Amino acid sequence: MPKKSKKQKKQNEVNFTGGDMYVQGEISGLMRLKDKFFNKDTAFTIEERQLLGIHGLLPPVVRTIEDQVELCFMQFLDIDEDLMRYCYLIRLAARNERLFYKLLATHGDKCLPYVYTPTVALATLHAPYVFQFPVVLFITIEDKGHVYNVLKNWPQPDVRAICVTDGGRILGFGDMGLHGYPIPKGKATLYTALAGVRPHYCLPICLDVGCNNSEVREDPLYMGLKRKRPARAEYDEFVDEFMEAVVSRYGPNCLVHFEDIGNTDAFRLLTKYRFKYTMFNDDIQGAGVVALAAIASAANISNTKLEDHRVLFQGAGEAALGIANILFIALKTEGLDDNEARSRIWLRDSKGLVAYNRPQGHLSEYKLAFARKRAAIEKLEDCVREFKPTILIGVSAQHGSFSREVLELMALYNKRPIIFAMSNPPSKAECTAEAAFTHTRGKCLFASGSPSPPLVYAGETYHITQVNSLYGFPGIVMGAIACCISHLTPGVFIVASHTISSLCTDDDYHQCRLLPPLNKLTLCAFEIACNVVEYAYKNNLARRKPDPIDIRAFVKHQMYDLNYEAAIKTWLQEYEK
Ligand SMILES: O=C([O-])CC(=O)C(=O)O
Ligand SMILES: [Mg+2]
Repeated sequence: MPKKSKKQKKQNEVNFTGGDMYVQGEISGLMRLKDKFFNKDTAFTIEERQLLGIHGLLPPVVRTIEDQVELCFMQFLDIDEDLMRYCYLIRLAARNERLFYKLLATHGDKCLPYVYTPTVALATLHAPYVFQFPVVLFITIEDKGHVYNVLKNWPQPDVRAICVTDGGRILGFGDMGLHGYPIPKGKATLYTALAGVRPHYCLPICLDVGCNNSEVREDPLYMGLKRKRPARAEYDEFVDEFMEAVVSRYGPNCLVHFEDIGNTDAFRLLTKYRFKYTMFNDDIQGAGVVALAAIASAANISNTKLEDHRVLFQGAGEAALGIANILFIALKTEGLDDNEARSRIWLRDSKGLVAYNRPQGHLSEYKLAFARKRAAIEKLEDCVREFKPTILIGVSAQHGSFSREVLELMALYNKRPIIFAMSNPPSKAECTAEAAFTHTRGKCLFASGSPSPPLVYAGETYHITQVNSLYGFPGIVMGAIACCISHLTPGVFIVASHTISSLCTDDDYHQCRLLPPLNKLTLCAFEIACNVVEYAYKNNLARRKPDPIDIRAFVKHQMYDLNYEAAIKTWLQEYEK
């Protein structure tokens, strides 16, 4: 925003505040109608319309934001196709941002699955079709050398949280290249919808470094660079330049959330950056936070301790290792030594049990940490027979890999087998809720990665827990940016995980819910944010000084205001700077 002299500012002011009217500043009426940040649609009062010169451009009706929300909700419900519901919502967000977030705040249970999992998966499959300007910043490998200049083109100057993907491993689909861009958009929307992060602080970014999936890349409608991914050295140089440009443009407190990056790149970047920048990887650390909370609940329901459990992972990628690592820390906190803690964790990847001496040879250092000193076992069924896990976690994107035999074995060895089929979208899930309940004869404590309706089995209704990082990352991001955290240490993720499980009630346990119900997601985000802030100040990780006296008020004060009038107030604060 250009700086104005005091005198100029005075001249430009049309300051008329009477009743609920709030018309101030030099922004023209038409500009307010066209700008998602200021637009109130039919909520502009007649007086405002006259003062702003937009009288006649709207029908004479004046609605409250609550009435507008209900109207939008009716329109939304009238749409039959999932992808069209997604399009409706992103168009509303582009036209009237506050109304969009108010709709999500009012009807989150119905609307969130259409801006996030599972519908966001459809959006990536139809990326050219749903593309809308400007929702995501695209930085390509051809911008190498001037990444900072591209970053500068983003219209909002005060970015505090970036969600970035390179499209390398989009959900369970693998490499989608630039067509993965709806993912960071969806995640950033949840920062605001669930945790109240102000939308102009959020920047979703897609790094386009090419795509190794020829089917995606050669599609005539493909929107990204038609090239393969570069060699590691060039990729790393590009991402290093990106991180440096973020710090130059937005300062060291700007949080970078990595999302759906290819497996080896994700681990390498996390190891390299975690103590250098304010960053985290949601597929690794975020998945760990939420899965650990659900495991803690399952242990509670079955009257056991964490150390009584044996966990077998189907899949040894980002989520598996993220969960295994946080579980390892939690087990050690319960008093187990390294070997005892590791002995409770088995991983199975596409080649079989992760074991030192298996013939397929090389294991990444991240898998090696959990490799077993024993003979290789190939089939999942045989791993279950051998290890007799109490918990089976599916993070492999191998649809149907929790076969009838696997599920029956789990029921044979356990009074309450704990089964998480976490892969997304549902077409990639290891099993359905119905299969899990049927083949364990209703004994299982089950969770999926996407939202599922309640299941009726043998006359009983069961709520299906959604073990998805949406319980964790919005609050972590809010807490981190509220106190300007320097680094996200393992303790931050443990605090977030404990916060989630502490919000489960006896009633939830009674209904076999392993996480709080979805209508408590905003509460969850707020409590996580407060606890992360508290932890950061206690552990000398917070850069914002002085320490707040009242942490809850401190966080609340920084949250997005869903009232229209707040748009003008925020604008004036910026203007006065
Ligand atoms: O987006 C989701 O629902 C969970 C997630 O991060 C993934 O599957 O990569
Ligand atoms: Mg992800």
